[in-house]
Amino acid sequence: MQVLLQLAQLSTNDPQNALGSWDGSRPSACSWQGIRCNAANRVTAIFIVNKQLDGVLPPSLGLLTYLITLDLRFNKFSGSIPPSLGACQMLQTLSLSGNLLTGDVPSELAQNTRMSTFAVNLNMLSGSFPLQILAWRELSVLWLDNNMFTGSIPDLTSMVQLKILDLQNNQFTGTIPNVAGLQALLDIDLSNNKLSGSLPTFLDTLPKLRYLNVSNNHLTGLIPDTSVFLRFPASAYAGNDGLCGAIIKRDCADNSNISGSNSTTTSAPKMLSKTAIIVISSLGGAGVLLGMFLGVRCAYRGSQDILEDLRGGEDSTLLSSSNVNVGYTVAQLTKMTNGFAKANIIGVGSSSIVYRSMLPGGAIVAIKRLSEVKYSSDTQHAFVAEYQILKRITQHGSMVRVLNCCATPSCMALVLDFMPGGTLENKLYEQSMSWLDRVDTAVSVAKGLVYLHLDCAAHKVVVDLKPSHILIDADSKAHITDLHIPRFATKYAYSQGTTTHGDVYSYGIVLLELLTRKKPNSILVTERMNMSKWVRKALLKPELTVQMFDITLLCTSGIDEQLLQVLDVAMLCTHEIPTKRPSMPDVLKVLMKVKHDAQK
Ligand SMILES: Nc1ncnc2c1ncn2[C@@H]1O[C@H](COP(=O)(O)OP(=O)(O)OP(=O)(O)O)[C@@H](O)[C@H]1O
Repeated sequence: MQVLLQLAQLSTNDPQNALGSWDGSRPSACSWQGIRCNAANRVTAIFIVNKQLDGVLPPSLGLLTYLITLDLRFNKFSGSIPPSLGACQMLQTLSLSGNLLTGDVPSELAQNTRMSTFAVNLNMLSGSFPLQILAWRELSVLWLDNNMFTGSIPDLTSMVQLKILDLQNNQFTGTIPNVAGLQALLDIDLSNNKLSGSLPTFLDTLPKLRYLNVSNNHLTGLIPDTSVFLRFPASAYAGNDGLCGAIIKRDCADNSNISGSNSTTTSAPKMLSKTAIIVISSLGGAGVLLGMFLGVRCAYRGSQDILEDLRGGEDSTLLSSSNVNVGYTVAQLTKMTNGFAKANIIGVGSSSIVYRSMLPGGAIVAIKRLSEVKYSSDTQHAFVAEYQILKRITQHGSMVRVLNCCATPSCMALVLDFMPGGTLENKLYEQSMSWLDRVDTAVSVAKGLVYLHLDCAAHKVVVDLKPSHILIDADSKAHITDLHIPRFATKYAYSQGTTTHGDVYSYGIVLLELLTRKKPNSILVTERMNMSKWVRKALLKPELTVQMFDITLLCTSGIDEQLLQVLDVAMLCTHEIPTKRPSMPDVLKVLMKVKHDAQK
């Protein structure tokens, strides 16, 4: 009990009164919130998750020698991991994710040989790869990601139970670690490090491997054209300038002068000419529009500016975990929304109500409150975990930023950037949008998807892309909203996963909406076919082609070539066979060229 009281005393901050029941006058600590004991009243588990507690972790924790689970995720604990935890030899789960911990992983932890889940991700830990981990033969989950670890990663073949290996967003150097023959291994994420060398062939020896991400390293050489490598999308290998091969559409012969996207500059003209030919030939008989579409040129610049902008020049780096800051209380939100007053409602979704609100400092935000139900603590934890990630990844300039949250038993809400321009749906169908405005929107959304597909691939973010999920800021810039992380999906989130091919399809439909100003649903009702089929059919008949485009675009002079180029991209994006759809970096490159021309 003294140990636990010490932990409570070291925290200067307990805004949620999480330790309210930690009362020294009770005979035993076993009835305290977040404490579990065995039959002999020995503490076996401590759960204090997402309570904003701060302070350091006391060395006396090592006295809890019956401890099996120590779960202190998403607080603000600082200082180092106490070496004394090595004395907790029953420990199986040590979860300190999302705190402000610094220093290295103490060597004393080598004694925790029963460890099965070691999650210290989203901290500021440093030093070399903790070799003591190699002594943990039971280890199944290793989350060291989003820290500042340096040096090489050792041979991990002794960790025969390992299922999840997440080392992304560190500073690891050397080669890809040896994981040959690890029968249980499911996920490997080594992205955003400084690893060099080639892709090892031993990945073939991992029968259960379902996720691999080695993007954004310094890897070189051929990506073998074998089934194990083909199983993963090009984004799994992106950001390694020295890699080549069919999977990433980069010829190894060109490797001496690779700039990251060279292959796509050559594929873009080819990609475009196909639809352009269909359109031109379909228009050929129309007479009316023939002149308008003549002079189509499918020449593309391989502009360096475009290439550099591809990775989302705006804020594409993730924020450091030190920005972790969970949340508002219900009382604060109630005050900020004037008691969730009807007058402040700006929108109602299927499972949420969105309020306009003012922060104490005067900034206007949107508060998205999830529908009222009885939340379980599991739902709450999943919600907070999802929030923590969304907060970081929505810092990109093409996203509606998730700023904060409220996660209490009676209220779950996200605090978002307020978008005064409303939805793209509203702007496109109920107001007017110039061609440049539409192209600008398409570029912004494409940048967001490139960022999600390349830089955030590890999170497998679900984007339900449609005009009502694209919001417009005060400067008319478009931002994607309503992202979800399936791993943490609450009952409010989309439960099914998504694929990059699926996102590309949805993006293609958004392009078609921008070109036609027709809603996919109304086409479904009136034409009894989906939007892309309808457009394909229309392209075969000149009179239908005329009706297909938004009339205001047809009346805008000098944009015929640009219309064709965007139509061409939209057709490719909505290809029936998912693998035939282009990648978002390819798409963005074409759209940026169109934007460049539209601005002239
Ligand atoms: N950040 C924001 N700024 C301004 N308005 C917003 C913001 N977020 C949402 N809205 C408005 O609130 C409405 C409801 O948003 P919400 O995300 O709850 O549902 P939805 O995405 O429209 O529907 P569903 O969740 O059923 O797909 C939106 O259509 C939009 O008009």
